[in-house]
Amino acid sequence: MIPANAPILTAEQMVDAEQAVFASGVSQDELMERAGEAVARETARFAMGRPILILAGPGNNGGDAYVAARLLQREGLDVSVVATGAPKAGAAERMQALWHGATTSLYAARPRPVLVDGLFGTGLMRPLERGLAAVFADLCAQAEFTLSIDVPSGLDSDTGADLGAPAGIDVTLALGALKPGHLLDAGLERCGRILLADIGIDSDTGWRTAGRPQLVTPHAHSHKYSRGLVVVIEGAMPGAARLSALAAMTAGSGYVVLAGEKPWQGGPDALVRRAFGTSTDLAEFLEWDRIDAVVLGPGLGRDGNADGYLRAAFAAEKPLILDGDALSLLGTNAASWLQSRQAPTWLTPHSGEFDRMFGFDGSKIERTLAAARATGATIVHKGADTVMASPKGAVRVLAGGSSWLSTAGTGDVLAGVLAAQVAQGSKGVQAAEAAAWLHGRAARLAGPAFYADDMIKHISEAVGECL
Ligand SMILES: NC(=O)C1=CN([C@@H]2O[C@H](COP(=O)(O)OP(=O)(O)OC[C@H]3O[C@@H](n4cnc5c(N)ncnc54)[C@H](OP(=O)(O)O)[C@@H]3O)[C@@H](O)[C@H]2O)[C@@H](O)CC1
Ligand SMILES: Nc1ncnc2c1ncn2[C@@H]1O[C@H](COP(=O)(O)OP(=O)(O)O)[C@@H](O)[C@H]1O
Ligand SMILES: [K+]
Repeated sequence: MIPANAPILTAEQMVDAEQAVFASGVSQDELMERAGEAVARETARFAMGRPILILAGPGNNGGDAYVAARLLQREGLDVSVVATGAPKAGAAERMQALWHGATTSLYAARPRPVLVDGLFGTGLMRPLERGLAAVFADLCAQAEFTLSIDVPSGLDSDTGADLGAPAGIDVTLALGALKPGHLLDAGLERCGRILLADIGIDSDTGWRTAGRPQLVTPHAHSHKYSRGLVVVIEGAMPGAARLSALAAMTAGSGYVVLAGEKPWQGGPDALVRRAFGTSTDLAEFLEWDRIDAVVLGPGLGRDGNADGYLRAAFAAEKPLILDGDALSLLGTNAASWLQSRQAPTWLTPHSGEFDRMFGFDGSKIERTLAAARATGATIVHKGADTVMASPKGAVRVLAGGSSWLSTAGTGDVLAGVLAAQVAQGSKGVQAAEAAAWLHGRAARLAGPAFYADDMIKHISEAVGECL
């Protein structure tokens, strides 16, 4: 479980936030005391009287651990500390000096039912040393409950890369803000349930986890054209475009058109079909001023007329959602194609498509932001850790969703839900966040082992939860 609407800060941003707190008159010891209090509170809640083993590393994560040890012992709990080295000068050293209970070395440590991991937090710079990782993993495996302070030790807090973190951590108590590593890559499987402790730092950087959108019921004088008109362009594999079109309908669009050379005639009669002969015909149709959003790419194919359709969609200067094969056609030229566009664009690549289009380094958040800046588009970088970024630097992350989404066609559904949000007037990363949330919720409502068509009927139920 991951908190919704929670701020996300990198290690560097945490240091800046910490400096701002110090500048406001709060001491280093006071901030560490607040962090340790939060750790003690949550640990006591889960320990329910069981003996506790606290691992204290050499940095400030270890300092938090010493504070928690002192406070838990004061509450009458049976606490033992494992010190993995001398704490660094400053608050961590002072907190160690205030701990007067049992302390052992790592290799002499005996497992206890409750384990608190205060080895390393945002300061982890390299993989855990092999012996340390083995003992930590063993203590964790033998504990009945493990809580990690701030970040599981052995997880890169900026990227989620696995630097030796054990499996089996039950709760991670994030201090002040979530870290990218909680949400990305290996972090998704290492943190257990994530809780967020408020320690009084200002954490507003414009990066946060996705939350439930606030949607609106059509107003009294709404009509089909005022509720968003979506055009989905059909290509070589028409099923994909159908999924997008049906998803746009159940996500609240007033009017959805499936446009193709021979548009599919089955399915709901409310879906409007529009036949066109050539890409010039398509370009003319897309000039229609009632169109609010165009989806191109699901099942488009890359041969034949696909390139002409892409050019027609660009020429129309309507809000455009590009997915699947349209992204492959853009390839490494996405930035030059997109920079001249006036109307807004959303690109929805999965990681394979993203890597083929862009060559950026860094965490998934940094790479997605770089792609948004390079193209001027809002990027929805899909996956179990879906990262959405705008050119202006806003970031939303939707992680920990239903892994049953890993089935063909669910991306086409997302493109349709996104088009419905865009057509109804939602902008940039806000539209992406709403679409990703509705999509994730519909998947949950569809339960296990669904296929993409199944989740479409649950989208309107998800919409209903946002009114
Ligand atoms: N900022 C805030 O707002 C607040 C921060 N707080 C807390 O501080 C934490 C960050 O503390 P931190 O910066 O001291 O880093 P931390 O993770 O304890 O470890 C660094 C130490 O480990 C060492 N080291 C690194 N990698 C290693 C390895 N693989 N194997 C072995 N050693 C390794 C490294 O030394 P080095 O060997 O690199 O010289 C250094 O001594 C943060 O997560 C939160 O818990 C709260 O108290 C309050 C608010
Ligand atoms: N393991 C997973 N956990 C959560 N969501 C996932 C997982 N795998 C895929 N998804 C989501 O499912 C959708 C898959 O999209 P995509 O890869 O484009 O598939 P397709 O092209 O078949 O439609 C995306 O929204 C993605 O975020
Ligand atoms: K930790």
